[in-house]
Amino acid sequence: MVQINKAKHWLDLKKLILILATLCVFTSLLNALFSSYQVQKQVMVKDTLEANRAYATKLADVTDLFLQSVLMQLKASSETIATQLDNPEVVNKELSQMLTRTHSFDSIVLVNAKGEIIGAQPSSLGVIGATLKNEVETLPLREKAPFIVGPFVSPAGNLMVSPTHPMFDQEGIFVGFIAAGIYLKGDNILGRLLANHHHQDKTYIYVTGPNGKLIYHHDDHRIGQDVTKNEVVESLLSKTSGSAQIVNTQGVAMLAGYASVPTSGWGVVAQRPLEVTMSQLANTMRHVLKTTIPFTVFLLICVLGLGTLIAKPLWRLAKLSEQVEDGRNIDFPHVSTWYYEAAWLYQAMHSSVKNLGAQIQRFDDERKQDQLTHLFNRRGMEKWLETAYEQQTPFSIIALDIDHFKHVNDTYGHDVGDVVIRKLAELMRTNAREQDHLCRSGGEEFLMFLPHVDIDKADRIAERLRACTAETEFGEAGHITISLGISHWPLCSEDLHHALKLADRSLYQAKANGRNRVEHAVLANHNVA
Ligand SMILES: Nc1nc2c(ncn2[C@@H]2O[C@H](COP(=O)(O)OP(=O)(O)OP(=O)(O)O)[C@@H](O)[C@H]2O)c(=O)[nH]1
Repeated sequence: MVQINKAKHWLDLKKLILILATLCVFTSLLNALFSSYQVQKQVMVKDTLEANRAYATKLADVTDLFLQSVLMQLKASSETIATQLDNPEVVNKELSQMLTRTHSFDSIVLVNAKGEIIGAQPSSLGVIGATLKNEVETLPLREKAPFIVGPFVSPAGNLMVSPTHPMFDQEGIFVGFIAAGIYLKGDNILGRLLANHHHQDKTYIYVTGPNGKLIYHHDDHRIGQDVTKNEVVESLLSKTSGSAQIVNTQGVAMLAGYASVPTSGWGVVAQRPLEVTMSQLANTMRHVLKTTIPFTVFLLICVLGLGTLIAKPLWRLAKLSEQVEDGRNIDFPHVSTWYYEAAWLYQAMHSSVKNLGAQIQRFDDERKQDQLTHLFNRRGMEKWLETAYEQQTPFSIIALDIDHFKHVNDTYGHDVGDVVIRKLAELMRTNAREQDHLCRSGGEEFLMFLPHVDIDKADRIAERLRACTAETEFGEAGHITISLGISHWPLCSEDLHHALKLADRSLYQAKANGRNRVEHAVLANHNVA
């Protein structure tokens, strides 16, 4: 029989179901969370990029309109004062009115065709009489067209950008230009304009000039800084708009939307740290997890319940087969099998165990049986005596032995002797009742146990058997005789073995008294029925 090592098989079906169910449920949960995380991440990144692109476009439009309006104002003023440049009073009045009327810029200067500043407001600038020298400042003299200069540091020492408009006299000759100054540091018109469009969620904006330098940034210290290495600024320099996930010059991952300002060639960037979007996503995922947990627990309970339901019949069958393996007595109980495979297993086990039981019974019977006569052997006799003793069943004992059987064997041979033994067994059967227990206790010695038969009746039965034997023809051996000894348990002796011995002694007595006769032991106890 195959031995199963329990130590090696520490997993049983119940544990297996528990592990599998937990694995399945948690893998599904993780899978769902992971997929949901990926989808949410894509959606949030895409939405943020789109929102920032729209925001940057809106600010670029606002800035463009603002610059166009400044240029229009400059144009109007330039037409007024182009013919009166030699009249400082008119010039100063016009410049002063422009500055106070519009609030669209921080300073205004008038430059003649030689590059000399001939008028300036506020007068505190102290730049009248100065001549523009550097490349950037002198651009309008060469371009002779509406133009936005900068960023650059003005002769008064201010970092600024400057919308400019050329002036022509009545003959159309270029006579100079008028320039508005928009300061970039400290509180300035550009900052106020852009800050008005407040945006939430840690999104911030910055504006770059046509040369890739910062002209607006919420961190004042960074204004003027070169950010051309930024991927988005590179795109803006080529005047494109759009959105991108980038790493900025500070090494921070950003979701940026960008748009260019056509009038000035500036670029507006609205961006938000990727980390902020991700932390929102983490909050969303925590919420998803919270709402998923009760369902997951419910699912786990359902799967475990169903798993246990499936495992139960198999588990009980396994326990039953363990008992069969142990050789324990099995009263094969009913196992409720609610599905096809378990029902078949139960059926197969049930019939195997039944067959096994019948086989064991057969072997057991054979072990208790004498093969020549099919009477009980000594083992069978002992079993019967045990039961009778346990149940306190009184019985008579007849011990019998073939007379001079050696002679039969010696004369006719052993096989004829066997025939005689078998024939005598048959006679014993025909002279006994069904409940009597007949044994072949040795070679040609026999015992008959007659439950609830008193010694007198046993005497008569023994006598009948003796006479019947003496009259019977035993084939080749002819006629034989038997001697019989009788005792009773517990009437002759309460000791079972002693009662047996008394039957034996009576048999020897019969032999001694001439054979072919019946002798019985003396009753010792008359009170037992
Ligand atoms: N044929 C056959 N003979 C057996 C068997 N068992 C025992 N015997 C023989 O039975 C004979 C018994 O002989 P003994 O014990 O001397 O007794 P007996 O010749 O019957 O003489 P008494 O019992 O004194 O009348 C022996 O010859 C055994 O060989 C058996 O199974 N078959």
